[in-house]
Order: sequence, then structure tokens, then C-alpha cells
Amino acid sequence: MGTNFVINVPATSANIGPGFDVMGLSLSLYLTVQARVEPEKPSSPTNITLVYEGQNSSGLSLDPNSNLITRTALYVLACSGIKNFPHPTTVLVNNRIPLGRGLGSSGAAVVAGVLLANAVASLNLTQQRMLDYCLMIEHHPDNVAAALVGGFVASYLIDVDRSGNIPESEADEAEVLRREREQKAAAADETVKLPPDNIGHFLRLGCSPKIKAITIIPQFELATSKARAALPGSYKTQDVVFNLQRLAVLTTALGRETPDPWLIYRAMEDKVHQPYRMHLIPGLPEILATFNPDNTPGLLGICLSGAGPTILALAVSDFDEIAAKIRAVFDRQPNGGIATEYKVLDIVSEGASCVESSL
Ligand SMILES: Nc1ncnc2c1ncn2[C@@H]1O[C@H](COP(=O)(O)OP(=O)(O)O)[C@@H](O)[C@H]1O
Ligand SMILES: N[C@@H](CCOP(=O)(O)O)C(=O)O
Repeated sequence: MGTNFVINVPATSANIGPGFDVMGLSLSLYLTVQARVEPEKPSSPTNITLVYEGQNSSGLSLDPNSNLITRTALYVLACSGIKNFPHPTTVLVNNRIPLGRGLGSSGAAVVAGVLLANAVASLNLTQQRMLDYCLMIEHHPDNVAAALVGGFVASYLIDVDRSGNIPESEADEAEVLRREREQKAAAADETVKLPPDNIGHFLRLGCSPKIKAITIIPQFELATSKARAALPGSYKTQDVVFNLQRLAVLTTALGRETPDPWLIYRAMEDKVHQPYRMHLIPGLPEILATFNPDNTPGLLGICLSGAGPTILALAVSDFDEIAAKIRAVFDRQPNGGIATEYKVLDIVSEGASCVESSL
């Protein structure tokens, strides 16, 4: 009898204004990866048959060595000395997260890949170790931390160049065995670069259940790499201080039982990434300058979701009306406007999951 794993990973909205590469919210929109593992002996070089169903899959590679989900899984396996999937496996992907829109599709794919490897090879990785693997592929922690653990999440990376592994005494027996296994595998295969231990750290913050995430999603893709390339190499002190002040307030403001609209609105302003990405998202300057809690009932704050082009509006009521106002700005853009869709999403407290059953 074979085994079936169903992996669910939430979409994420990263940054939330001032928290560039720091903050993430996990959202009620999912990437689902089903792995059907047959008991037979290996059948192909990687043992993977990759199938996409539904939307958000056009242009994605079905080659297991290129596809982000299976490439990540193969990397995690290689770090444990396992060259390919242990048994013939059909990987069935249903992706409801639009690609290249700033809703963490790549982060979700990476998290799914790590959970997939963990499941098919029974690696028993801890959540912390899974995060290490995710960070070797997706180098900023905001999306992957929120997708992995769920909720409103703050995260940081250790300075890998200056930090070694955590002392053995802090790791339990299973962790020590896991390290030994990975280190042995890496020594045997010099092409595999193991993640250092504990590179990412996170904290789940409070978020009022009254808050919903309105996402206005333009019908064009913006690769995160392109939006990151638009950022400057250095910043003015006053711009960094501007963000730090707001970020400190935002970490607590969203968790209050009755959210304070103007406190949150101001705390979601940013001078570190949005100003440099304006030219990539027509309509963004007008959207950020126009809508506020006084003229838009229910609105708490508004910002670019991740690297864009999606707009994230946090709100406690009037969700459809808020979305309509923002969409109208995209409609008015030159040359026929920019088509959008919108989704009113919950901020979900549960992160990525993997459920096993018999086939
Ligand atoms: N479900 C998926 N399966 C395979 N690759 C994916 C999947 N989701 C995202 N990707 C990869 O990530 C890219 C989008 O990543 P990115 O530019 O960071 O945008 P996003 O803001 O959506 O994360 C896609 O073009 C694709 O290469
Ligand atoms: N902090 C990153 C977040 C990217 O998120 P994505 O959802 O657009 O992949 C950035 O702003 O570059």
C-alpha cells in the first residue's frame, strides 16, 4: 500500500509597510501539494512525476530539477545524502497563489518543497531546521517564516558570516543525530551546501481577529528579483529612523483588541522600499496618497504587498467598498487602465501543514 501526503502552505504578504524583509502575514489562500508515494522500487532518475492542476501554473517547469518545489525537495534530500525521491512519487500541485504578484508564491513553493522532502524521506526535521532550508533558497525570511509558522510574524537572520553553529549542548539528541547525518552526507557530496543551523529566528505577534486583508491584485507580474534590483544600496539615516519608529509601533498596534485606524495607518508608512518601487506599479503613488481612515471607512492601513504589484489594505469593515476604490485607481491608469481582481482574505494563524494518509 502506498502513502499519500497533503501539504498546504498559505500565501503571505510581506513587509506590511515599514517591515522590509522583516514582517509577514499568512493569508487564507493556499498552495496545495499532494504527494502519492508508491511502494515500488525506483523508476526514473528522480522518481518524480510532476503534475499541475488548476490555475497559476502557466510557464512553470515540469522538470523536477528546475521546478522550484521539487528542486527544493531534492536539495533537502541531497543534504541528507539521498540522491532522489526514495519511491516513485506523483507530485500533484494545485496553486491558488497568483505568481509574481507579491503574495509569496515563491516562498510558499519553497516551504512546500521542504515539507515534501521531510515527508517522503521521513527526515523528522524540526520547524527551525525547515526554516534554515527555506532560507538557503529564499534569502529573505519574511515570506517563508510567515508561511511556515502562520499568523503575523516578525523575523530576522543571523549574520551567517560571523556566526557558527549553535553549541551541541543546546541541541537535543535527535538534532545531534540529524546534524551528524547531514554533515556526513555533505562530506560525501561536495556539491551540497548545508544550511548553517538556526539562521532564521521568528516571533509570532498578536493580530486582532477583526482585521482582514484586502488584496487588490493587478493582472501583471512583477518578479521579486526585479523589484529588489530597484532598491538603493544605502539609505539616509532619517529614512531608516522613520521606518524603525513605525515598525516598533506596528508590531503591537495590529494586536490590540480594537485596532486604532490612524495609529496603524501611520505605522504602515514606509521610506525604505515603496518609494523606489513606485515606477514599477502604476497607480501606487496615488493609492498611497489618497486613501486614509478619514475618507475610507473601515480602512486601517495600506501598503504594497511584498515586492508588489498587489496592494494590501488592512481593514475591519467595508471590504468590498475599499477594494472598489483602489481598483478604480488602477482602472484609470493610461492606455486603457490596469485590470485587477481582488480577494478579501483572513489572516490565518496556522502555517504550513502536512497530513499523511494511506493510498
Ligand atoms: N507553485 C509553484 N511551483 C513552482 N514554481 C513556483 C510556484 N510558485 C512560484 N514559483 C516560482 O516563483 C516565481 C515567482 O516568484 P517571485 O518573483 O518571488 O514572486 P512572488 O511574489 O509571487 O513570490 C515564479 O515565476 C516561479 O518561478
Ligand atoms: N521583503 C521582500 C518580500 C518579497 O515578497 P514577494 O511576495 O513579493 O515575493 C521584498 O520586498 O523584496
